Amino acid sequence: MIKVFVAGHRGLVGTATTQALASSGKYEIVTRARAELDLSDRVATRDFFMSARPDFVVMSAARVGGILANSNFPVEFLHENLAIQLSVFEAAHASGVKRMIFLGSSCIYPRDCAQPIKEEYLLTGPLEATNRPYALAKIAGVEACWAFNRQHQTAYLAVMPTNLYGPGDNYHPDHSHVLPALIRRFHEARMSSVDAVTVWGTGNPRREFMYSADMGNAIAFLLDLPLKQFAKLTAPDAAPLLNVGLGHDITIHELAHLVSDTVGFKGKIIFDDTKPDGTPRKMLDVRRLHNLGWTAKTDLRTGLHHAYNDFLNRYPTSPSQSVAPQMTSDKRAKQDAVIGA
Ligand SMILES: NC(=O)C1=CN([C@@H]2O[C@H](COP(=O)(O)OP(=O)(O)OC[C@H]3O[C@@H](n4cnc5c(N)ncnc54)[C@H](OP(=O)(O)O)[C@@H]3O)[C@@H](O)[C@H]2O)C=CC1
Ligand SMILES: C[C@H]1O[C@H](OP(=O)(O)OP(=O)(O)OC[C@H]2O[C@@H](n3cnc4c(=O)[nH]c(N)nc43)[C@H](O)[C@@H]2O)[C@@H](O)[C@@H](O)C1=O
Repeated sequence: MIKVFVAGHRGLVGTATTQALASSGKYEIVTRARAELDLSDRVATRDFFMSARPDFVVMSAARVGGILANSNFPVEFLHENLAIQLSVFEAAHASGVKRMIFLGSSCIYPRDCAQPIKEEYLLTGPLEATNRPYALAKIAGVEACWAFNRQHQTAYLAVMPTNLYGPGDNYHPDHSHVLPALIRRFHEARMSSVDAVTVWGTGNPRREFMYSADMGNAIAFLLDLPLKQFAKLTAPDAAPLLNVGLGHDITIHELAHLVSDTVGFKGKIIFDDTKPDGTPRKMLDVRRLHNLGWTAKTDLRTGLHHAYNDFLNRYPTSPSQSVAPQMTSDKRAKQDAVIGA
């Protein structure tokens, strides 16, 4: 059995990745919750790696949030992500990890990038201001993969996922990403018979939304590639960068209507253009991934139904009960406390 450490296994991506890896039957999966191992602690992280000796690592532990969380907590988004990355890369190298998949984000690309965004567009223009600290930490992660591959002949691959959603998402009203935020807002409006829902920004930005199980399957597919193919992706001559997405996007306006339909909300949708739009568009060019033989399977309408069912299963639906942090997992409650929710 191959021993794989999934860092951040309780998160959106970590949960889906653990499920995908477990279903293949090839892996012994090692996990540590943040409460057991704070990956920003370099000594503790090194000790863990030296004793657990994983063959592979999926690096899906990070400080993550939507546009407002990124804007309000730039220090945490920069520092925590840099600190976790420093510890994990050093420890992975010291303990002889054979393959690592580091999760970046499509927001690493320039704000006004040509579309669809090819991997080689990295660092060709200024970043979007609302998430620049997070994007810079992620760019440092890409550079770390490349530097270790060049200097120490490691096989560290940086994948750049598009916007993700799915079971176990963060439904915080202010700090989550748009899709779970809208599921919650439209649901609460329907349950309390409110006749209008406000959506942030102009509704014009375009986003590409991928279901988390597809992301987990993409990671499992990549880890499972034959040695030669994985080595080619992490060869020192080019940045070891791979986009993971669908290659098509929709406007926030269209998303709002889709969520409203899914939830069964019948009222009006209002766009609040005093709130930031963020990047106008960030649709990934996924030809490199398709050429490797992997394509996402879940269309948005289907994924949205699964996500909404997950939301209903996790959270009380009575209008008298608010969908608030006390109903979230320990992790979310802790996260909410940290970010001042
Ligand atoms: N969600 C999205 O739309 C996108 C996500 N990504 C990237 O994918 C990766 C995973 O994101 P996602 O699953 O959504 O994030 P989540 O917030 O759902 O999960 C993050 C996980 O990281 C763990 N974690 C955070 N800080 C630490 C720490 N100091 N020590 C140990 N563990 C820690 C948390 O552990 P615990 O639960 O134990 O507290 C949590 O399980 C991230 O790198 C993110 O940047 C990229 C593009 C889009
Ligand atoms: C994955 C990605 O996620 C973030 O970037 P983002 O794509 O801008 O993410 P978002 O999901 O927060 O917003 C998308 C769009 O949707 C609009 N919007 C409307 N109404 C709500 C709303 O209620 N909540 C939120 N969050 N957004 C809303 C919002 O104004 C924006 O135009 C970064 O963390 C980035 O670093 C990153 O990696």
